[in-house]
Amino acid sequence: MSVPPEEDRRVGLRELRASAAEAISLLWHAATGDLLVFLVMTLASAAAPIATAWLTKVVIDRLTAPHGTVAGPALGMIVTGLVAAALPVSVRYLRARIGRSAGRIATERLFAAAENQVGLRPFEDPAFLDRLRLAQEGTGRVAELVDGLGGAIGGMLSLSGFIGSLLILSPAMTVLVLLAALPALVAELILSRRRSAMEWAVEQYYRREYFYGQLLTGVAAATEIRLFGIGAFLRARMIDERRRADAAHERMDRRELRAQGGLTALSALVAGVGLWWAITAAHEGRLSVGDVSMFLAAVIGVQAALAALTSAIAGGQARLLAFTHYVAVVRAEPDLPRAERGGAPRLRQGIELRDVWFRYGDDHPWVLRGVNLTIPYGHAVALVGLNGAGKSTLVKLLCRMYDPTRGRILWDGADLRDIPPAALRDRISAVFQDHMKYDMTAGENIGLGDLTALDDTGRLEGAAKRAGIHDRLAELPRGYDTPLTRMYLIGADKEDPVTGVVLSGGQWQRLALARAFVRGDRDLMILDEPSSGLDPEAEHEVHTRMREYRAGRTSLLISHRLSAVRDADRIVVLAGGRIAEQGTHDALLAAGGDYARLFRLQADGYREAG
Ligand SMILES: Nc1ncnc2c1ncn2[C@@H]1O[C@H](COP(=O)(O)OP(=O)(O)OP(=O)(O)O)[C@@H](O)[C@H]1O
Repeated sequence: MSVPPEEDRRVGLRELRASAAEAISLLWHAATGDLLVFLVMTLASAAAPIATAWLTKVVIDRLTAPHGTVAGPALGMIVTGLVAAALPVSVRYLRARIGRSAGRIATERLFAAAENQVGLRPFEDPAFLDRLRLAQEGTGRVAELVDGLGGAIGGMLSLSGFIGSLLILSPAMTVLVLLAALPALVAELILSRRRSAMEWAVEQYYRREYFYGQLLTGVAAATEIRLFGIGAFLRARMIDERRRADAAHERMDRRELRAQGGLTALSALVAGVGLWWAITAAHEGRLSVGDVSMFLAAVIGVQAALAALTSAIAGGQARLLAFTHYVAVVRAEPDLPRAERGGAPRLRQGIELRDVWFRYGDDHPWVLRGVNLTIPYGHAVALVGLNGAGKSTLVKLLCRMYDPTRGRILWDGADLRDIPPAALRDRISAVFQDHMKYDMTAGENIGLGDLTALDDTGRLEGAAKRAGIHDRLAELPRGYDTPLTRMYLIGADKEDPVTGVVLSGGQWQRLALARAFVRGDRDLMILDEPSSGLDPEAEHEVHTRMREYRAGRTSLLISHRLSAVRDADRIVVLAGGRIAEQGTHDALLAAGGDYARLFRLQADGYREAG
């Protein structure tokens, strides 16, 4: 399993500091004014109980003295009480507001950081995906960081106030109370670290549970699940993942229960000793009745403040530990080196793969083994080969989803690594084998190919016509504004819902083609199995259109249907990660190699069928 054991995931102090710095900067940036008001209010909330304790002492002392006036301190108690009652509501409101603003900004930064990854590798790395999900969860819990900050500051203030008060009455008792609180602090800090490590360790279970949950509730797998009767099987697996996560949580909860039970008993014992001392001292006349009240308030106050501070520190640490996932994603270096300057010049000579070797990981087999290939400017090159030969992989290298493990890919002589990825991709149009079906409107599904066309009906329709899907889209209930999904209501409020439409596989494929066409005049057109889902008539029509489109343009076409590639300027046969043969259709047939064998096999199949 690729997930390292818990010990390897202990977070260092440096990471914790980075997390704190990022959290503070995020909160400050998101809501400076609110944060300042929140801090002032938190301080006032912390000061209120101390003021109340002192005012109570003064009132009691004056009541027990022969000529004391109590109006002033009594009024003070009323005002303090009012403030203490009103503040928590306002603090809660502000906390939620700050949490929302900071959460929004954090989400934006997180997704921008994920997008900042140049290639696909991070999205195939379970550890990165675990982090990403924990980080995403963290953005919804930014408000808790505010709690940590407020709790720590308020806790410090009320603690120092009560300690000061207690010191005046009994220095020995002060030391005792503080000593009794120390184990609690240490224990909480250790526990919070362990909890954080546990959460990281169980994340893989949650992600798999989520996967099964999506399968069981999504439409994509619904037919197979019903037909094969595998619902109960998948549900059992899902619950199994949850059970493992629950077991880890249960172990952690028990640990906490044991530690916290012991520590609570210790503080109760210390409070009891203090109470005994105070009552005895008052009985012997060494303390006034007001002093006893103050003493009791101070012991309880110190213990409560210490408990609050301990949990604020431990909780803050836990939240910062959780926030390290966010920080790790936001500060992650791109997976591939990214050139920042320069652009991709318009293609004039061609693209060249020079001794390209590639494997998906050190422990994976080689997919490409020393490929030398030129796609000359203005030529149509076709790539054929058996399943798993590496055709789509080569396409991904051309789009720089990965870098070659060895060797270079040159764009008019410039290494792809030296061209900013966005500039390179801007020069390419493509239909991918596993093209996307966006749960958006028909127009948007095409316009995503080039955002400048999103509101340009003429361009959208032109691309759709070229892909042979315009008529179907035009007859939809809302034409190009019809949602191609039944999962959401799009572009309409709930009083006037637009029913989404489900397209057939071949229609989706045409839409993917339209998306590639709307990109217009790009330098390289990649067509990876663009017609695999089309009926024979449609396939013929699409290939004729693409042939027209390709004429004079640089293109790379992948297809298992060899009749579709026969008129390419050059056909390249990939086998065992190497180029087995290349040439024109006629030359390859004459050579009598793999291509000729496969072509005859397909042609015979059609003849037999006929
Ligand atoms: N993301 C990946 N991680 C690991 N291995 C991969 C990955 N993608 C593809 N492979 C492996 O690389 C090899 C080549 O796959 P690729 O998709 O490039 O083949 P292809 O020629 O396009 O096949 P097909 O004709 O079936 O589409 C296969 O053995 C496949 O298992």
